[in-house]
Order: sequence, then C-alpha cells, then structure tokens
Amino acid sequence: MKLVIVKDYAELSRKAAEMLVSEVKANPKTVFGLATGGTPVGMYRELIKLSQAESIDFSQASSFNLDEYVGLSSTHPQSYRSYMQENLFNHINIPAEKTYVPAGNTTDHLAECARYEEAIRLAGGIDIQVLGIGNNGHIGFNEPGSSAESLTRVVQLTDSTIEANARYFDSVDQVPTQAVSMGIKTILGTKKVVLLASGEAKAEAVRLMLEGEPTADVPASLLQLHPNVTVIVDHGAASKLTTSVLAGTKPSGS
Ligand SMILES: N[C@@H]1[C@@H](O)[C@H](O)[C@@H](COP(=O)(O)O)O[C@@H]1O
Repeated sequence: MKLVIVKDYAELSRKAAEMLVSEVKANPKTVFGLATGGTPVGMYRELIKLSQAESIDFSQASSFNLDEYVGLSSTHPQSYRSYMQENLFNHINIPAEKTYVPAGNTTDHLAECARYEEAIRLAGGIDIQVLGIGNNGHIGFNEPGSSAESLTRVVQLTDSTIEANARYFDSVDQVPTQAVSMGIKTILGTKKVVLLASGEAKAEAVRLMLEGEPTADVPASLLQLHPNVTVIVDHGAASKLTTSVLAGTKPSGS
C-alpha cells in the first residue's frame, strides 16, 4: 500500500479531490466508488470547487456508494443518499440515474444486495474506490469479523460504530442498528482504492491496517491484499506509525 502523509485535513481533502479529478479527466466514463462519514466531506467540497473551476464533466461517469442504513428511506435527512445529494450529486453534472446507493428500506434485502453487485458488474467494475476508516478498523460498514469473501449484504453495526455515528442523529436510540454494505470482496474487486484518515482518533486503526497482519479482526488490514491502494493520512492519523513504515514514504506536507 502506498502511504501519503499530508500536514492537515485541508491538504488531505485537496489531494483526494485531485485524484478523483485526474481519474475522470483520463476516463470520462469513470465508475466511482464513494464513501460517506465526516472524513470525505472536505474532499467533496474540494471536488465541487475544482469541477466548477475547471468545468469537469461527469456526464458519462457513474458512482456506487459503499453503504446505506437499513430502515431509513432515501429521503431521510440522515440517509447516505441524502448525504451524497447534499455533499456532491446536487453540485456536479453526474446523471442522477447513474448514482447508485444501496436501498436501505426495501422489503427484500437479499434481492437488493444481489442487484447491487450485479449493477457494479454491469458497469464494468469500480475504477476508483474512496474509503474512510472506522475507529475499530471498519471499512464501509464491514465491522470486525467481516470475511475477505464477503459481498454486499446486511450487516449488524457494533455498539462503538452506533455511538460514533450518533452525532448525526438526535439521540443514540435513533441510529439504525443495521446497514447494507458492500463486502470486503466487493472492495477488493475495485481497480484502485484511496483511503482517507484524519486525526489521532484514527491513529491506532491506521497502524493496524498498515503494520498488522491482514485479519478480519481489522477489516481495513485486508486492503493489504489489494494491488493498488493509496492511503492518505494527516499527521494525527499517522502518529502511531513506526519509523520503518514512515521511512518508505515521502511526507508531502510542508
Ligand atoms: N459507514 C461509514 C464509513 O464508510 C466511514 O468510513 C466511517 C468513518 O467515519 P468518519 O469519517 O466520520 O470518521 O463511518 C461510517 O461508519
């Protein structure tokens, strides 16, 4: 995995946005894999800015989001569909029918998950997958214990994830306890991954992802099995890395 250390969240957001822009410039039909959470908000903001400044055309692009809460309708303010509309889709010219987010409120989750995997396959696979990382090392909503063979499915959220996400809801009781999430195998099947982590709260998860053995106990460590991963971290998120890992990198912060 390639490690890029930047000085702060602003630089992390800019770098990630630049990667997405170069992807769509090189291939207007880019299939994006997109993430939610607090971390990529800055990246989306930068992406919108760059797209407006350089008239970047997303009219042939498509996107697949990692996950959605079970039980929330797409119009619920805390649904990941709403998040994506507000933070990105309403501001670029990607066709609405080509932005896929798993349905969280369907009556047949099994069919929805199979349909989602099939839609990714029919699109030709994901060209560039953006990921954040949970404090417990989850990616998407693949909690510890998720197998490297897992595909899109309904997952049970851990108490720590529910607590971490409670900040977006009025109270912790309102946080859904399940989600539909792309699996580890789905993520490993993407062509390129860019994982973003900011702040000291993520430092231990980042260390285990990069320095630990690949294990389902830390789902992000399974990215070591992927041939093309760029991890962009700021100084806080890099603070627990050992010098041997750091020695292999060129800090890009000034
Ligand atoms: N499903 C999302 C993940 O995709 C995200 O990476 C993680 C970290 O979120 P944050 O970036 O807010 O720390 O939280 C959620 O659980």
